[in-house]
Order: sequence, then C-alpha cells, then structure tokens
Amino acid sequence: MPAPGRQIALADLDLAQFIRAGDSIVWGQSAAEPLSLMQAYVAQRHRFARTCVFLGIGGSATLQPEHADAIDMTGYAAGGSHRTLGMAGVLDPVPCHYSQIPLLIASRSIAVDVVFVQVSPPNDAGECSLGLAHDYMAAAMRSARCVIAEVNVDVPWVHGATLRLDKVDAWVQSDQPVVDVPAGKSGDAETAIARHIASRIEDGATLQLGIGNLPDAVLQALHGHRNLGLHSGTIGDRVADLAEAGVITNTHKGIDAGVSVTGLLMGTARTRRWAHRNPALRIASTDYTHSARVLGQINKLVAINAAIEVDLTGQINAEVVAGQYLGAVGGAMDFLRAAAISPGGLPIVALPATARGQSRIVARLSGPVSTPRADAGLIVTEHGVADLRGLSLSGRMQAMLAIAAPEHRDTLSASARQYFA
Ligand SMILES: CC(=O)SCCNC(=O)CCNC(=O)[C@H](O)C(C)(C)COP(=O)(O)OP(=O)(O)OC[C@H]1O[C@@H](n2cnc3c(N)ncnc32)[C@H](O)[C@@H]1OP(=O)(O)O
Repeated sequence: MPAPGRQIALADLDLAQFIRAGDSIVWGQSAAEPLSLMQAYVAQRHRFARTCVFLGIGGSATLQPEHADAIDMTGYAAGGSHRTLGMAGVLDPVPCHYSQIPLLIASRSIAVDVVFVQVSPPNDAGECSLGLAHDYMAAAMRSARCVIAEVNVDVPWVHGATLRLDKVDAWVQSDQPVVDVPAGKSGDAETAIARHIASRIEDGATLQLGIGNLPDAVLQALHGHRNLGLHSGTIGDRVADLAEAGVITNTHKGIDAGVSVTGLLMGTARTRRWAHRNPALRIASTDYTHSARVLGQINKLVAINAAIEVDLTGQINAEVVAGQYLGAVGGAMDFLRAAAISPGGLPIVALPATARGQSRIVARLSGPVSTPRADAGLIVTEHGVADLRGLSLSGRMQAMLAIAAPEHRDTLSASARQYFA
C-alpha cells in the first residue's frame, strides 16, 4: 500500500492497491458522495470482484443495477438515487434503526474495510472538515483498514468532525461539482399537511426532519414561528432559509444553545454557503444525533417523518411500495420515541392520503411494520390529524378513517369490520 497521506492524481488512481476481493466499502451519503472515487470504483470494479457495499441514501446515479455484476449491495436505505437499486431488486436491505448503525459497524456486524470520504480543503491548521456528512462516517473510518479521502473545494468547512490528510491512506483532489439535493416540491396535499402540522408546533419547539417532500413543505409553513431549534439526522435548503430568516435560534432547545445540530447536509449551493464556517451549525455523529440519551435532554422535540402507508391501528410501513424496497426503517423510530417522552414534544408521521389512486391509509399494510403502532403518535394527512396517543383500537380506527381520502373511507370501514371485528 502507498505511504499514508499520499496524494494521488485521479488519472493514476489504481484502487486495486487499496481494495481486496471480498472487501466491504462505505462512502458518504447523498450530497457527501465522493464522486470521483465512486466513478473510479465502479469503472475498476472487475479488478477486485467481488466486493460488497453498505449503502445509505444515494447522491448521484453512479452506482447502477448492472454493477451488481461485481458488487454485492446492502444498505440501510433505498433512498435518493439508490431507489433504482431497490426497485431493480439488487439491493439487499439491512433493516435497522439508524441509531444502531455505528454500533453495528464497530462490532463488525456490518463489516467496513474501505471508506471513501469526501472532505473540505484543509484549514490553516491542516484540518479538513467532514463537511456534508458526519453521521456514521466516523464509525466507519475507525473500523476500516483503509480510508481514501476526496478533497473538494465545493465542500463547506462545517464545525464538527475534522480529518487530517496525513492520517488517511491516500487522497485525491476533485474538481467535480458536489451533488446537489434540491428541496422537495409541494403539491396541494403537502401544503395542506404542512398547515396542519405547523398549527400544532409551538414557538420554542425543536425540530427533527425526516426524508422526502413533506418535511420541506412543513419548513416552508414555519416562517411565522419564533425561536425554533434544530436537531436532526439531515437538513437542507429549507432549514438554511429558516435559520437565515431568524426563525431557528436554538435558544430553547435544552442542549447545544444557539447551535443547530445535524448528521447530514442534503442541499444545494444555498445550504453549502450557509453552512460554511457557520458557528451556529454543527455536524455530529449518529451516536449523538440519534442517541436516546441526547434526545432525552431536548425540550419540545417535534419529530416529523414520512411514511409509505399507515394502517387503521397505526402500524407504519416506511420501506416497501408494491413489493419494491424504496425507503428505510431509518431514524424515524429513534426520534418518534424521543418526541413522545419529550415535554411538549410531538411524534408526527405525515403522508398524503393517496398515491397512484391508492389509499395510503390501509386496513392491512402491504409491506413491513417499520414503526409499530405502540410508537405511533400523530398521523397527519391533508384531511387532518389523527392523534393516536392513548386511543384504543376502535378509537384509532375512527381517527384514522377520518384522515383517509373520503373516496376510500367506505371500503376501508368495511375492511376494518372484517379484520378487526
Ligand atoms: C438520516 C436520517 O435522518 S434518518 C430519519 C428519517 N428517515 C426515515 O424516516 C427513513 C424512512 N423514510 C423514508 O425513507 C422516506 O421518508 C419515505 C420512503 C417513507 C417517503 O419518501 P418520499 O420521497 O416522500 O416518498 P413518496 O411519498 O414520494 O413515495 C415514493 C414513491 O412511491 C409512491 N408511493 C408511496 N406510497 C405508495 C402507496 N402506498 N401505494 C402506491 N404508491 C406509493 C409515490 O407515489 C412515489 O412514486 P413517484 O416517485 O413515482 O411519485
């Protein structure tokens, strides 16, 4: 292996110097994807076949289903660009709570041999910032035999974890634009859902935001609020908007006074500009962002996560649509549980009442239970809010029917009698 810390020109990058057959590889998720290293890995994959990857949310379309000819693909999610892998059936998902991933990596229940990490250029002290993703990258780097860094001038220097280039096995300089993740688009349903949720959120609450269009719609509805806090697994442009508008101040959070905390930044240049050297923002590891011990110290924690479908008793599927894996267990339950016991907190799962003409409020789930009904709190559709906390099964069914799309209620009600009589 080359001497530690050596810079390698991309044209000379021979990954067979670092990767062995059978290795398991991890890289930064979403906007933190080190594009040049990924492209080299995919192009050279037959030289060290077979290797295995543990995937997070996809950033670029570099990894494609046909690359399963040399790569075994596992991961905790089929989000972002990795949806195509889930839909093609080449991704073998690992159902686990997001909070568990660092522990699973440390114990090698999830093996990590090689890490590709994208970092900012070094500061005057020679420290690069992990920039757009801390999450489980620190755990992965601790466990790996080999770490290769990709330095990109586009990556902001974000307070939190740092990495010195003399500590990695090799590094490359990339001039490719960082992956952009634009904010989600809101239709009528998302806008109505966002209004319902915003009306329940009190000033001074601390927000956690899940993945998909809905969290972004909610953020847009919060511009009239004051002194909100932010502690989340991921954030993007809409959080940057609220922070710069002075709505997010983190003054009432209970921990990390004045500082927004996240594991990932999934945004565009707008987020990267806001994040760069911003003392009011910190990226943190999953051990911190999703830890029950940490979340238990947050006041008025409002967890806002999306779902594929919810049954009439509150069981939540966030993983599978029509037999295809396109979601995750993710951090939803970590945050829902914490929000349920946070004084003034709200455990929220939101979803449009229909998709492709089908009701997403269902009598029986068509996929797995990602979050059990005992952990369901407020379920929100464009038709209203079903607060399931403390409700009996029959009470839950009534509340859930009231937020289903009106055209599906009779059928659902008949099925409910059949299944739950
Ligand atoms: C890093 C961290 O912070 S972890 C914390 C948060 N993480 C989690 O909660 C993990 C689990 N959650 C997720 O993965 C996502 O939030 C999801 C999958 C539940 C929702 O993601 P979204 O992108 O909002 O999904 P969306 O509602 O658009 O559905 C995806 C597609 O399936 C379709 N679909 C969804 N539900 C159904 C359904 N019940 N029947 C038929 N089709 C459906 C939608 O129409 C859409 O299709 P399209 O892309 O052709 O329009």
